Amino acid sequence: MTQETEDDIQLNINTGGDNLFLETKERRGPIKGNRSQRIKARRTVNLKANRASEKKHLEHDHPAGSEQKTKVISQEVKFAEKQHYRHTHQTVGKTDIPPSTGFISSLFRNNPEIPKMDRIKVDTMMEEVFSAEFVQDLPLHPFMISSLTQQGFKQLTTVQMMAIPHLLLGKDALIKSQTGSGKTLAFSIPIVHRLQEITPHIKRTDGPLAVIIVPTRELALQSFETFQKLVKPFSWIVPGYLMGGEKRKAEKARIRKGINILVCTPGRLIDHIQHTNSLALDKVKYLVLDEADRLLDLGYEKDVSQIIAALHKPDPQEHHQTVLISATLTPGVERLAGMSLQNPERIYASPEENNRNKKDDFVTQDSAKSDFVIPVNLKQHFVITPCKLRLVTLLSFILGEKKSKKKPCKMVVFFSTQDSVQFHYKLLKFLSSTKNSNDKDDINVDDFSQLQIFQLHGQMDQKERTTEFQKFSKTRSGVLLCTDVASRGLDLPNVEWIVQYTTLGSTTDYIHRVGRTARVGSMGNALLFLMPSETGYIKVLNENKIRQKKSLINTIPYKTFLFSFLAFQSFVRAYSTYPSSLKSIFHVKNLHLGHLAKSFALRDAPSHMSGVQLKPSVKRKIHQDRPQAQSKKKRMQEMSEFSGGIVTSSMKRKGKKMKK
Ligand SMILES: Nc1ncnc2c1ncn2[C@@H]1O[C@H](COP(=O)(O)OP(=O)(O)OP(=O)(O)O)[C@@H](O)[C@H]1O
Repeated sequence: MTQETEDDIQLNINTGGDNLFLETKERRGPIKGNRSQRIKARRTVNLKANRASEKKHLEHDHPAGSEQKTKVISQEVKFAEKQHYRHTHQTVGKTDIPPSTGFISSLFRNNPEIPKMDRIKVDTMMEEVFSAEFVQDLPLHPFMISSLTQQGFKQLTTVQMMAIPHLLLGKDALIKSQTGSGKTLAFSIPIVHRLQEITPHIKRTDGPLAVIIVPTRELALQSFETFQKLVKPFSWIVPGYLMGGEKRKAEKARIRKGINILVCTPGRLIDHIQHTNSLALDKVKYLVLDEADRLLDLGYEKDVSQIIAALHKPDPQEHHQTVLISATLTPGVERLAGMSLQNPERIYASPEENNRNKKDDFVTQDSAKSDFVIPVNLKQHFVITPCKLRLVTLLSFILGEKKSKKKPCKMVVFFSTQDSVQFHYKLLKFLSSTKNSNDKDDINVDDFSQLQIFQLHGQMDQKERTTEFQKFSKTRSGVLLCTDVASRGLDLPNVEWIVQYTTLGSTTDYIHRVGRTARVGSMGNALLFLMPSETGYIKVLNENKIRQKKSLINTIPYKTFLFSFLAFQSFVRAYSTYPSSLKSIFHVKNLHLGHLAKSFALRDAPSHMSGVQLKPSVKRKIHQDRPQAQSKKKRMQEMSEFSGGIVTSSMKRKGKKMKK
């Protein structure tokens, strides 16, 4: 990102008069009358010009039209040409341009205005990530403490400090805390500790004693890995996973051998409950519903209810401990809590929420609205891009981040569909594998080389998904393009930027997506792409206590933009100076000014290039940014591109004359 501002947004370069130029009468053109008459006249002119152009195309396609018809059309074409000539002549000013036969595409003429946005004052809710307590203060087995310390977990996060003591007592709990606050360890440490306490030691053949339900396959793998690390000092405890996409037969064999801590996705567990005889759930002591909000969003409510029913024991003495975890509380999560928890302890890591919700004890749609907690170290931005500039803006953002960072940078870009991910993946992969230039100063596809690109979406088979996920987790630098499969619960280390190329709309989704960065107290950034028609979404986020900064992504740096304006202007002038013998080939009338503008990274053709003055501030800026005037001697040395750099006596004489 090149710049950040609260007041301005500029994408590509808008050469509109409002930004750069002083208003002049000349600009208005010769159409006379009051304002409404002038507007009407202009509309008629445009309409006729467009009709004429369309008819001309028709005529081209159907040359067998009547003579009469051809005459009418040719008159209209002439009229359109005349108008176009007038327009071009006025706009390019001093350049003598004959009538154009071109048609100016609305793609380049129409740039939607960025509407003014109503912003609401936002008091964001804060949650301290780390508590003042340490792992060694917990009443855990010494081997577990030393294992945790060795893995780098010394200080407890707030949610761990609050939840672990309750869970060690065997109470049901509803745990809510911000994304990336260490909720997985908050429920897995007590489970492993209590399982290792059982004497005599539990055996594989005891089957599942703990069941962890997670919404996605990647999350199942991630939680399984966490348990694997935790049970290292207690080799007799066996964790395992069951998830969609894996071979059922192999899973059945693993179940038969024995799994004590079973991490699974709901659909696959239901499948095994119904079809695998060796799966006995009667000894289950712990049930965890992780990412409860996501389980519901993905439509697993029925599956989860079936699992709860399958685990239900009629004797209340035998009730297993149930823990429900979520980063957001919704009425749906409350419903699930009501269904599965008995006298739960409500553990909310944010003090403000702790006070409020403990009094209310039930989350309604309205109270859920204000429950969103954003990590303190997350910087949120949004950018408004006209639809046609979305791709170029995305690419220049990725490139800008890659170039501006000396250190490696990891980024996740969210798309709304699998097809979108695949298209952008193929495109970036192509750019990153293409090498065609040795010129270090050029901005070209070389800048994409060495950019590692990854993708993650539901159309990939499980093996590919796992490999890609693990590769991105381990890499130090790269861009992951994905759908929402990666939005919840995934712990992707050191991600610096989360880009939402399309938003899903719900604030919960927004929170989970941006929560893939700024984890456990680290720094992170999020960028939301919006089109001008979507700016109302900012207000929706503001109402949910989410505040972002407007951002500026220039597809080229600001300094270059001033030069691009001048370059456009002189290009048109130069183009009009071809000798008359070549005019049939090189003629200004053949230039599509809108397209030409794009080739200089301008949003529009600077339509008021002559006869107007640049605003003094812009003039000053251009002057400052131009290369410093060279000494005449040096200029003369460099005047000819064939110069050998030797100053001849004639040059010296010329220099002296010039001085005089
Ligand atoms: N006490 C701790 N000290 C340092 N790092 C920790 C601590 N506890 C957990 N972590 C690390 O923090 C990261 C995030 O943890 P985790 O995935 O459990 O967060 P979460 O709250 O479940 O996030 P989400 O809501 O996105 O699922 C993990 O890499 C984990 O290893």
